[in-house]
Formats: sequence, C-alpha cells, structure tokens
Amino acid sequence: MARPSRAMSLVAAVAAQWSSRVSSVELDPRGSFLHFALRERARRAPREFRDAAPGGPTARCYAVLVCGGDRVPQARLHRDLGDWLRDRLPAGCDPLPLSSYLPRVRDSLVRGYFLRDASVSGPPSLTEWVLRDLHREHRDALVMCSYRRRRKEEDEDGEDGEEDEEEDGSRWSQHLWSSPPEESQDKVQVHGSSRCLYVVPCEAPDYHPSVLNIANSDVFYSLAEACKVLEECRDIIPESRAVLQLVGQTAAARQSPGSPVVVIEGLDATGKTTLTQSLREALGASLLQSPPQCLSPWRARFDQEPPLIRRAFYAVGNYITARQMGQGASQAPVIVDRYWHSTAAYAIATAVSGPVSNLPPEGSELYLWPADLPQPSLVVLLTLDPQERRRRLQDRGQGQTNEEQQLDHNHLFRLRVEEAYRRIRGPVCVAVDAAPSADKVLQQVLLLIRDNCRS
Ligand SMILES: Nc1ncnc2c1ncn2[C@@H]1O[C@H](COP(=O)(O)OP(=O)(O)OP(=O)(O)O)[C@@H](O)[C@H]1O
Ligand SMILES: Nc1ccn([C@H]2C[C@H](O)[C@@H](COP(=O)(O)O)O2)c(=O)n1
Repeated sequence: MARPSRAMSLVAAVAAQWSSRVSSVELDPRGSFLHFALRERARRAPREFRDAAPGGPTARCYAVLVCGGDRVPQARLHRDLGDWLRDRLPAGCDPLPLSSYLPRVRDSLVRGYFLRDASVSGPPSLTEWVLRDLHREHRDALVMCSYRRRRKEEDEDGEDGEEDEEEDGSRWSQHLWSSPPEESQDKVQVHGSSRCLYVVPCEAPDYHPSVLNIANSDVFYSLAEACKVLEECRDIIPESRAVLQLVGQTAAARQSPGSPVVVIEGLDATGKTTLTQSLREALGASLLQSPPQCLSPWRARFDQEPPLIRRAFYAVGNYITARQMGQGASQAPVIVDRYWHSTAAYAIATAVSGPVSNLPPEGSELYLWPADLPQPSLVVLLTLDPQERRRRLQDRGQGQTNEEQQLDHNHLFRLRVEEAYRRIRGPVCVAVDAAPSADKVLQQVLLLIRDNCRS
C-alpha cells in the first residue's frame, strides 16, 4: 500500500476529539447503520452495538481510520486498505465501512473500517496480529483502536445508574492504540493522558455522514478546486500533467453562446447516443460529449482512482467541454452527451449509501451549479423504467463500466442517481420518458428545444 507522506497532525486531532465525535458503521449496503459515541463515564453500549459485536469474553472489535497525511495519498490509502484487510483478515472478520465525524461539522469526516473479531484464540488474535503489522507500517496515517466488553467487576456504577444485569457486562470500552502497538493494553497512553472511553448511544445523524465531506472531495464547485486535486496528483499520477496541460491550452469559455446548447442526460442505455445523433442530423448541430474526446486516452486511468481524483478528472472534463460548447455555438446548435448533471449526480449517489432519504436534502447547496461553469440552454433528462433499461443493455451486449454494473445490480444506487439528477439546480432541466420509439422521443425533444431555447 502507498504511504501518505505528511505529519501526524490530523491523527492527533482525531484522537483528541473522541468524546465529541460520532462513529457510524455501515452494517450493510442497504443503509443500516450502527451509530455510537464515546464518553468517559461508564454507560451501557447501544443495543445495536451489542447486537453487532461478537459474543464471548475474548471478543474484540477494532476501528482503523485513515486520517494522517495529504488528501491524495490518504484517499488512495483508504481505497487500498479495504482490499488489504479483506485479503489478510481471517474468515468472518469482514471490514465494515466506518465514518468518524463531528456532527454537523463540514469536512470533519474521516473514514476507515470497523472489524468484529469473534476469534476464540487470544487476545492477541490473528486479527490483532494483522492489525499490528498494519499499524507499524502506517503509524503516521492511521488511527487504530480496539473495543472490548467490560467485566462486571471493572467498573463502578455509571451514568446508567444500574448494575449490568448480564454476566459479561453490556458496557464496551474503546482503547486507542499507542505507539508502538505492542504496548496497547487496557489503559493506554493517549497523547499524554491515560484514557479509556465507553461506547455510548447517540442520535443518528440527519443525513448520511459522507454528506459532510462531499464539497470539494466528491463534487467540485469550481475549476480551480478540481485542478488543485490534479496538481496534487502530478507526482503519483503523471497522466494528470497531460490533463492539466489540456485545460491550460483550451480557450476560456463564453458564457452566452449564440445558438442553443442542449445537454442530454440519463443513466446508461436510456438512449442518449441514439438521441444525440438524431438531434445532430435534425438540427444540423455539432455534437460534443463530456468527458471530451481529447481526454479519452486517460479516462480508464482515472476511473481506477478513488473518488477524490476520479471526480476531479470528470469535473475538469466538463470545463473543457464547456469551452468547446462556446466555440461550437457561435456557428450552430450544440448537442452535448452528458455534462455537469452526470458528474454531480453519480458522485453524490456514490458518496452516500442506502435509500434516497440518505441523500443531501432537496435544496442543499451541494446541488448548486458551479458559478464558473457555463450553463446550457436546456438539459433533457431521459428516464426509463428499470426493466426496459436492462433489456436495452442486454440487447446492446457491450461491456459496462464498474459504475454501470453497479447501477444494474444495485437498485438503491440507481434510485439515488435519478433523484440526485432531479435535485440539481441551474439550467432548465426537463425529464422525458425514453420508453417510446426513438423517433417519438426525438420529436418530443425537438418540441422542447423549440419551446425552451432561443437562437
Ligand atoms: N427509444 C428507443 N427505443 C428502443 N430502443 C432504443 C431507443 N433508444 C435507444 N435504444 C436502444 O437502446 C440501446 C441503448 O441506447 P444508447 O446507446 O443510445 O444509450 P446511451 O444512453 O447512450 O447509453 P450509454 O450511456 O451507456 O452510452 C441501444 O441498443 C439502442 O439502439
Ligand atoms: N460528465 C460526466 C460524464 C460521465 N461521468 C461518469 C459517471 C459514470 O461513472 C460514468 C458514465 O459515463 P458513460 O459510461 O455513460 O460514458 O462516467 C461523469 O462523472 N461526468
């Protein structure tokens, strides 16, 4: 795994803020979460924590959080960490996505994994050995903690004011791993103070925890913010230099092009390519796409990267397309296959999991159009019922990107993308049912263009 380079400051800050932070463990991709907080006074762990934790006196849970170093290596470490843990941990100890954050504080989220270790051996169990190796290698980038069930005799009565009625106790404590990890004991040195914290119930957050960090990590609201990420990638992803060079070479976009610019949006296989080609012929228009053709050589490379980098690439692509739009529309109408709606909707829908109610609320600033990105005259959003879309995908029989495959298999993801599309504000956006014949869809969109666009 690649190592983030810079200092421990965030690691120390996260460790110092434990009693203000909330931890959210994603128990399954359908959006079931376990939320808990940490307090110095003894109290029962939330019922969901006790239900999720393994049984037995030696049972442990662990948290591994990525929070040291610069954001690009940090994002890549987080991506690699999941695979690394799945490869090495014993069967039954699956890493569950974990978020730690200060409630309602933007950009306070750090991510990692929560592990439930039901090993009968130890401690230290095989899981703990694996984690010790990891901690040794990434001490300046990872915060690691263990959680263990308290024995009845260890604690005095706590805030709950009752003795535990269960033999093994229903209180759980968190222990931050100090350096070196071999010194980790029941009460460890936590940046100078000896501290054991209790796992306690807390309120569920208003929205999915990832919403706190979407701005400028998943969705970029200016060209400068997206370029900043690619600048930070220069040394580790040399292709980002070529992309930055292309942005630099393209002439600045014109905010008010002469002829209409119409963007066609929709999930894959809703008929965007079919419609954009027919519109080109019908209107004598020029046809563009986002990401633009000139970025094609690097798209697959950036698709392998974690969201921070991948989304910055697509964001930059929109600005290059915008400049081409401005040039093209001085001569004829312009039709564009995907643009900002795709970039923002897929990014937001991937950042959060679970049902549509986990999305940032309608009206959130996260759905705002970037002030420096030219708006088209009209956006047409093609919608299609899932069965017909699947039929078209199968008929077409081409390879799909990972995200497309996910759309196909993950009903909730598809609903989130569609809803995020609808919530985005900016240019006029009209949803069109793409189920009728290709010609009927074309006629309907031509009418919309006539009614909504002035040349
Ligand atoms: N109105 C329509 N009725 C029936 N079939 C259609 C219609 N429009 C497109 N198709 C067919 O559906 C399939 C997907 O269409 P198309 O490639 O245009 O979708 P797309 O949205 O561009 O997909 P992607 O985003 O994955 O490139 C193709 O086989 C196409 O011939
Ligand atoms: N302007 C764009 C265009 C595409 N994307 C992303 C969103 C999906 O992951 C994928 C879909 O593109 P397709 O396979 O249909 O070419 O690309 C984006 O973020 N922004």
